[in-house]
Amino acid sequence: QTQPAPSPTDATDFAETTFDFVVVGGGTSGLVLASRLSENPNITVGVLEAGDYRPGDDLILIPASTGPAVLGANSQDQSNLQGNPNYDWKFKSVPQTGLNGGTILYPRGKVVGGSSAINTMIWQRASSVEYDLWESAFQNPGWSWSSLLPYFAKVENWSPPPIVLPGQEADPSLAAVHGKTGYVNVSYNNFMTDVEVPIVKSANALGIRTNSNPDAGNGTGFYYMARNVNPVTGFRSYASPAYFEPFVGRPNLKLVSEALVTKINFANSTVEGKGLVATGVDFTVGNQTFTVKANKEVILAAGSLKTPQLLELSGVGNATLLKSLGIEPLLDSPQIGENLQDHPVTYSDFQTKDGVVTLDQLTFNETFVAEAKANFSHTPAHGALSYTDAIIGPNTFQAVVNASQFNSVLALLDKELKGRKYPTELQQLQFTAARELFAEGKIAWIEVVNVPEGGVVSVPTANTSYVTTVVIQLHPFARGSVHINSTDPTAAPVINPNFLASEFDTQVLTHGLQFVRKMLNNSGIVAEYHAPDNTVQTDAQWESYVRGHVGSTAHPLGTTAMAPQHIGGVVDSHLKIYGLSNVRVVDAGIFPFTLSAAIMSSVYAVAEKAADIVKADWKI
Ligand SMILES: Cc1cc2nc3c(=O)[nH]c(=O)nc-3n(C[C@H](O)[C@H](O)[C@H](O)COP(=O)(O)OP(=O)(O)OC[C@H]3O[C@@H](n4cnc5c(N)ncnc54)[C@H](O)[C@@H]3O)c2cc1C
Repeated sequence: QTQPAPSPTDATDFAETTFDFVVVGGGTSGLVLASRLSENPNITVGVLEAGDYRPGDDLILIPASTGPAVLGANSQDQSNLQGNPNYDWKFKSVPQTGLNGGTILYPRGKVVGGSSAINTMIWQRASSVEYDLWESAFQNPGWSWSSLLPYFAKVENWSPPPIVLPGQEADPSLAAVHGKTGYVNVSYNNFMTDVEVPIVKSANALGIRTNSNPDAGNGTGFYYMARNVNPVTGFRSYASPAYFEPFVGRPNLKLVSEALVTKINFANSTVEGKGLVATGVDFTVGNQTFTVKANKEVILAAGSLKTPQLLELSGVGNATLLKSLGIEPLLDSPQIGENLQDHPVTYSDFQTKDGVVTLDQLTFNETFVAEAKANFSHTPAHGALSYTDAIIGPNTFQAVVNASQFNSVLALLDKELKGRKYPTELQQLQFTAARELFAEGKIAWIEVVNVPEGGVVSVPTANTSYVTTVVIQLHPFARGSVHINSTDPTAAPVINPNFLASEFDTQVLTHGLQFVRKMLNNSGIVAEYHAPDNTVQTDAQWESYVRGHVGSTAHPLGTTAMAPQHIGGVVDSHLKIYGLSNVRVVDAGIFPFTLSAAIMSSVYAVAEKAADIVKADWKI
């Protein structure tokens, strides 16, 4: 591991500058805004990031170091990235009623690059109809699939897949929807273990197609997963090397790392009707407190769990909550921190037959390790150390259950919806749209991800190989919240995703896991069911297993949703917070509705579009 470089900018110098734009959070979305706005040399941009600046850090860069925190392991093992307090905020949910009181781990990147520095590198788009809902159902002019597509491409420097999966055709339309000149390297694994091909063949035999182009608007089926990895070096390509490191020399762009923003400062505008104007922010570095001024705007990119916290600490949020904590409400905006949506995940693992080679070999086979190291230092890098999850199967629910199972789960959903009271019209519109998408099988609802190693769900036996299979519920009907319960800016926010509060969500995950056993059983690679073991057979046993084995895929969003204010939105279609004239949110919090995909590439695309909106609004 290389030594971290010092902070790029000294905090005292930073605080003495008045910037045009102050960006809170140097993560995935924040660095996109910072680099794009500072393209204009006459515009000054200051970024404040709570985490460390770690260019050239092997733990971030080498894909195999990522580790399993997202799947529920609460690792203190500092040889892994996820769960490591030097890189991860390590939040936890409150106890979840649907999980028998269990809590969920919430890893979040705390480093320059944010969550893009610690995530699992799945580079995925949802189906076009979902982005179209942002414009049609949720009434945000200019936000549709076709308006976002150029921004998905703008982010990418894409290379085509070097291997072909069973059922995959060389599809020229795949290249047509990807970008070649963007800052994030997007590539595909050039190495497979022994499990991927048998699993895809088994899925195909069960009637699930291989999708040769999941990125053009229909993301269903099994497919060869893109990932944000440089195909030459084998290193993670994330927001810092993509959107910050190439531009550190710009005199109009400054970033302070290890700087926690504690408050947005406001003044009342002298212009009638303009309301509150943000003048800048307070931040701390170590024990020292600083104030920095913003001429034009404060741009919030602290992530969907931290942006609501900062707003509430600054007096913007639900006035009743703020008063109860002794914070003077400057703006009553009760939907801030509400509408939290996330993808719950459950998981099982299987011991493989003798001779099936998986990444477990990295833990017990010295020859395999030596070969993996040699392959990784090769140009182009390849092999086990550059591996990220290579195949993924986002499927409609209809594809994984029979007709009678489908009808009974749909009936359960209708019963739940009948008794449901909606806190906002936005939520009612979401649920109406989701019910239709589910019933008509228009989008993926259950995603299967195969991880070719054990040790995630259960304790592995020495010198043994496993496949861990993860099942993700892509459009849960649970809605949660994130709020403060303390005025201390260093305290963690109170996170409640309400996982499995809905019986429908529970049934979807349970059927998904049952399908996975069938699929693995048919693959010819499994020696024995490990977790759950063979004693889990009845529906009741499966449901009980699921309630004890749920985590978060770490895709929280929606907590500052983009929608008209009268239906429950927090920001408008220019991403400005209603009631504040110059504060925008650009992080995953603005997504009004969850997506049937991992969300990072959408976060980047939204941030690229946001940068163009800001530039157009200021004519810069
Ligand atoms: C463990 C994990 C695995 C994931 N796997 C995938 C995946 O495989 N594929 C995928 O598509 N998505 C994945 N995601 C989700 C994806 O990475 C995030 O949704 C996305 O990166 C969020 O971007 P953001 O800009 O909203 O927030 P972030 O990238 O998290 O940026 C927020 C930044 O703000 C900083 N910050 C917060 N509060 C303050 C403050 N008060 N002052 C200063 N700085 C502050 C944080 O330290 C952080 O750097 C994963 C996420 C995690 C955590």
